[in-house]
Amino acid sequence: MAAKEMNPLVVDRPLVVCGPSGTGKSTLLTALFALYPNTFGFSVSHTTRAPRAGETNGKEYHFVSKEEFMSRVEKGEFLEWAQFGGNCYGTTFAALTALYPRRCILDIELQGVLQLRTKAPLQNPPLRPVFLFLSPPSLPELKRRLKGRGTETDEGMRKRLEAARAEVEYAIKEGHDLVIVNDSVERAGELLEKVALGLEGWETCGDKLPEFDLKDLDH
Ligand SMILES: Nc1ncnc2c1ncn2[C@@H]1O[C@H](COP(=O)(O)OP(=O)(O)OP(=O)(O)O)[C@@H](O)[C@H]1O
Repeated sequence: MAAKEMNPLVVDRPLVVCGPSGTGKSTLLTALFALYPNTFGFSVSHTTRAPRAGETNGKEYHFVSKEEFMSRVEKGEFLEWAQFGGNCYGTTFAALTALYPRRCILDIELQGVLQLRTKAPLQNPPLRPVFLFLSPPSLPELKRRLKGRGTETDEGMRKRLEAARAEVEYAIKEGHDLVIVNDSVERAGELLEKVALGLEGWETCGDKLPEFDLKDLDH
């Protein structure tokens, strides 16, 4: 496939890719980044956890103390942050701006999406993210993919399916700017390419959200 040009009107609009674990976000984004190596970027997050062997400050993460992290939180620097396993993780607005002229792609969970929705319009100038829901074709298929990946313990599966329920409920009730159903990697990948580059018609090229029966997520 020939590489296409990014629409300059969307470069400063972060593309927020959300959707349940196992939908195929990493699969599709890895393929997109391979096709367009210098066009997109993931922002570097801040964390209070200690660097692991081989990690470099400013590359995988900005490693900061708990004091510094909380002082940045108080100054309103984070577009989203959360605590996992005793450590804090978050994305600053500055980390997004630093990517320019690459378009920022954010792969974040529902809590982050909610924070970003509230905070983005209050920035000066206002930030205008595009919220994209990457949807599984069905919930039984989502379960199959998670199981098939073979990375989860029983407890991990339970947690992911619980989080998936919240993601899907939000998509049904509140909705996102766009939906892409990851049925085939090729078809979904082409749609993602169109949205990510902001090609003509990107705003209306999305799929309809499939009908879901949330009982299918019971473990
Ligand atoms: N269109 C597809 N058809 C069939 N299988 C797929 C498709 N897309 C992805 N998969 C498979 O589904 C599994 C989950 O995909 P992936 O790891 O990309 O999900 P993810 O949304 O990034 O999950 P997480 O949020 O947990 O990182 C993988 O084993 C992947 O190979």
